[in-house]
Amino acid sequence: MAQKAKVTPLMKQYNAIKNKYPDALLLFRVGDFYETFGEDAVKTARILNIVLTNRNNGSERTELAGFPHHSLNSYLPKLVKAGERVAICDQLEDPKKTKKIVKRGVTELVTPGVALNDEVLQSRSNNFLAAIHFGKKQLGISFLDVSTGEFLTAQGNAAYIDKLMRNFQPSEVLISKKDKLKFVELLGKDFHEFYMEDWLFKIDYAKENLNTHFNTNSLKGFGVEDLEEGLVAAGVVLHYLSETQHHQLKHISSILRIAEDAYVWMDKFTIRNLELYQATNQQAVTLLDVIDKSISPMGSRLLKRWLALPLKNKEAIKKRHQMIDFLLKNPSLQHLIQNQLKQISDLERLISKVATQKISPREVNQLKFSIAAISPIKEALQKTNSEAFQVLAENINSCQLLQQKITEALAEDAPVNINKGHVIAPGFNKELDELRSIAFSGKDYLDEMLERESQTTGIPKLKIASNNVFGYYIEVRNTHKDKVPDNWIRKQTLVNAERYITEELKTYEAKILGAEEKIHLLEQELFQQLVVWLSDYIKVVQQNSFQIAQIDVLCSFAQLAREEHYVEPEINEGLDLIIEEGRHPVIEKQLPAGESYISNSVKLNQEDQQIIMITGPNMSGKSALLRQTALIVLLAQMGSFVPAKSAQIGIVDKIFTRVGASDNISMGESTFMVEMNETASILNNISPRSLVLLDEIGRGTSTYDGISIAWAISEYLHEHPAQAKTLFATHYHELNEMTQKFERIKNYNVSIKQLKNKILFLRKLVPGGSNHSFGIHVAKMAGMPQHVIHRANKILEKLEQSHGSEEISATINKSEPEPQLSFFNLDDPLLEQIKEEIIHLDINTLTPVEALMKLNEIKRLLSKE
Ligand SMILES: Nc1ncnc2c1ncn2[C@@H]1O[C@H](COP(=O)(O)OP(=O)(O)OP(=O)(O)O)[C@@H](O)[C@H]1O
Repeated sequence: MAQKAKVTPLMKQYNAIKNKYPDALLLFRVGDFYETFGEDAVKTARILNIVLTNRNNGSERTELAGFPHHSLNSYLPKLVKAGERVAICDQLEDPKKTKKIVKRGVTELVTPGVALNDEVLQSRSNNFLAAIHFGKKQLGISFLDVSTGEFLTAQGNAAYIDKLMRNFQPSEVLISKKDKLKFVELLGKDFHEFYMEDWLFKIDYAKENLNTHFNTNSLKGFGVEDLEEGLVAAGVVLHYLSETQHHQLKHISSILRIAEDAYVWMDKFTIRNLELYQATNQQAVTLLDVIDKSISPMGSRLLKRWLALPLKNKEAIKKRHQMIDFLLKNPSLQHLIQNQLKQISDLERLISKVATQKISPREVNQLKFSIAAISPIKEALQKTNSEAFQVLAENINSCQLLQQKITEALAEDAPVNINKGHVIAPGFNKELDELRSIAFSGKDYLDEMLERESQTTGIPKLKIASNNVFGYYIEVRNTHKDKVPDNWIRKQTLVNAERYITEELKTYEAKILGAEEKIHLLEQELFQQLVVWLSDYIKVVQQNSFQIAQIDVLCSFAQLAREEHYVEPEINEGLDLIIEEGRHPVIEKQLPAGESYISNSVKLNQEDQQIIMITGPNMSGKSALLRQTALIVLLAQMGSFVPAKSAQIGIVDKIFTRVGASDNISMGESTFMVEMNETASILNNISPRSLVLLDEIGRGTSTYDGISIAWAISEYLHEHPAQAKTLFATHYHELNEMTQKFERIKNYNVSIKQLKNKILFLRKLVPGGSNHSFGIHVAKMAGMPQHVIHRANKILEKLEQSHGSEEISATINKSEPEPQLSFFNLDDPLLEQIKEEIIHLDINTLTPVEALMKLNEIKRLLSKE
C-alpha cells in the first residue's frame, strides 16, 4: 500500500487557498517572501527570470520560486503583462501574535482588466475591463476602468459591438462560457478573454447587483433602464470586481450610456484603414500621435474618447470649435492654462486610490498640489467673456477645505511608504506630538546619562550605541574596565573594549521603543482617518478632473491648429462636403525635409458630383487623398480644426472606407471574398449623410471581373436613394466611361507629368480621367530589369489592340442595368425571407432528408417568382 503523503500544515493551507483560485497564479506570503509552488512556480520563474528550486513537500517534491515582498510592485506588472491573473495571498494576522499557523487569505486578484497598480497602468490610456452579453436580439456590452471609475454600457448589433471593442481596446473581456464560440467568431483572437459562469448573465441578477452598488431602487436616473442587454454585461463587470476582491468602489459613482445615435459610425475596417490610434505597422505614425498635444493624463484619455466617438450634433461640435477659436485669440490664457496643467497629476486615478484606500501619503500631497494648481485656471476662465469657458470654470470646485485639511494633517514631505514614519504633520495630534518628543528627545537624555555615569565611575571615554542584538549598550575601553560598577551587565567582549547594559538603559530603551511603536500605530490610524475623510470628495474631484480633461483637450486642439495651421471648419446641416486645399494630417508631418505636402480640394454633393472617380498611377497619392478627406471630416466632428484652407462640412453620420488590398490573404479567406464582404456591408448600411471611400475595390480579382464589380458598385451607389457621397480611387481607367451614363459621377485624376521615360508626380487632383495606369513606369522606377519593362510594354500594346478599353466600357454600357441589382439588393422581401430561412437553419441537428426538404421549399419559393 502506498504511503499516504504527509502534507505540512503550511502546504495544507496553501492547497486550500489555491483550490479557490484555480485559474490564477497564487503569490503566497510566507514571512518576508511571496512564494509560488508547482506549476505556478514554473511560470513565475520563467516570466520573472528568477531561480526555480525544488523542495520536499511531505513525500513529494515540488517546484518553488519566490521573491521578497517589497519587490511586488516591480514583479506584479510583469506577471500581469504576461497575461496572468495573479492572486495575492497575504498574512492576515501578525505572526508574532499567534502560536498556530498564521491566518492567510487572498486580498486582491489582479487581472489585466482590473489593475490599480501604477506599474501595470499606462497613464495616457484607459485600462478597460469589458463584458459582452450575447442577448437574443442584440448584444450588450459594458466597459469599466476601475482605476478611474468610468463605467459605460451600450447595446447593439454585432458590428456595433465589434466597433466599440476596437475603439475602447479593453485589456480583458468577460464572456459567458456558453458563448465562447460566438465570441471567437465575432472578434477572433485579438482580445484577452475570461469565461464566466452562464448564470451570471441574467438581467435580474444584474439589476440587483447594480442597484446595490449604486444604492438605488432603479437605474432610471442613469438613463440606462431600457438597455437590458447592456445592463447584463454591466452586472457581470460588477460581479467580477467582487470576485477579484475589489470591494472599495465608491469612485464608481454612475453608469453612462454610450448613445449610438450621437456619434459618427465607423466600422472596424475604417478605424483600421484610417490608422486612428493603431498603426498597421509598428513604425507607422497614427492620427492620435500627431494630434495629441494634451498635457495631463486625463486630457490624453479624453482625447482618445473624442476620437473614438466623433459627434453628430451641430451645436455640440460648434461649441468645441468656438472654444478653440477663443483660445487662439487669447494665447496668454492658453499659456497660463497649459502651465498650470503641467502641475496637475492624474487627479482621476489619485481620487480612485482614495476610494480603494490604496493611496500613499505622498500621493495625498500630490492630490492637494494638483487641486491647488486648478484654482488659477478657474479664476482665469471666470474672467473671460466666453460663456462656455465660464460654465467650465463654474463646474470646478477649488476644494479649499480639502486643501486646508491635508496641509494640517500631512507632513509636507510625507513619504510613499507609511511605515517610514513622519507622515502626520507636527501640531495635528497632541498625543502624537508627545510620543514624538519622548522618542526624539532620546539623544539629549542619553547624552545627559553618559555625562552622569562618566562622573560617578570616573571613566572618561564612555560611548553609548545600539545594535539589533541587544539594543542600547555602553562601551568601555579595556584600560578602564576595572572601574566598571558591579551592577553593569557585561554583554560582549571586543578586542579593545567591553559592552555593558544597565538597568536604566533598559528601562529607557523600552520607553523609546514603546513610543516608536505607538507613533507608528497612531500615524497609520490618523492617515487612515484622513483617507476616509477625503472619500467624501470623490465625486467633486472626479468632476474637477473631467473639467480639466476637457480644457486640456481644447488647449491641445488650439495648439495643434496654431502649430500646423489648421482652420475652423464650417459645420452645417446640409449634405455637401467642400474641402479647399485639404491636407493629410499625418503624411504632411512625415515628408522628408524640403518636401511640402500638396494640398487638394474635394467637393461632393448630391446635385452633380456625388461620386468622384479618381484615377492615377500607383504612388500618385490617390489613397492619401481619400484618407485625408475622411480624416478632415473626422477631425472636424470630434471638435478640432482641420488641415485645409477652408472646409464646409454637412454633418456626416457614417464613414466607410474599404481598401482592396492583398494583405487579407493571411486571414485565410480569399482576398476577393473579404473585399466583397466588406463592401457588401457598406452597401447595406449607407444613408444620405454617409461618406464612402473605396480604394482600388475590385483589384483582388482578374481585370475584367474587377472592372465589372467596380462598375456595378459605383452604379449601385449612384442609383441608391441615399446618394451617399463617394470617392472611388481606381486603376481601371475604363471606369471613366461611367460619366457618360451617370450624371452625378465625375472623373478626376491625380496629375503627373511625363518626362520622356520618367514620371513626375504633381499630386494635384484635376478634373478629367486618365487613360494609362502607368504601372509599367512605376515598375521601371523601382529598378525592374530593362528587358522586363520592354516586354511588358509590348504585351500592353497588344492587349490594347485586341481589347481596347473603350471596347470594354462600351460592352458594359450596352448591358442595361438590371432592374434589381440582385447581388446586393437585400431589400427584396423574397430574398430576405430566404436569407432568414437559411440563417436560422441549425445545420448540426438537420438530417439529410430534412435538408433536402428545405432545399425543395426554397426552390419552390424561387420558382413562384
Ligand atoms: N498630396 C501629397 N503631397 C505630397 N506627398 C504625397 C501626397 N500624396 C501622397 N504623397 C506621398 O506619396 C505616397 C504614395 O501615396 P498614395 O499611397 O496615396 O498613392 P496611391 O496613388 O494610392 O498609390 P497605390 O495605387 O500604389 O496605392 C505617400 O505615402 C506620400 O508619401
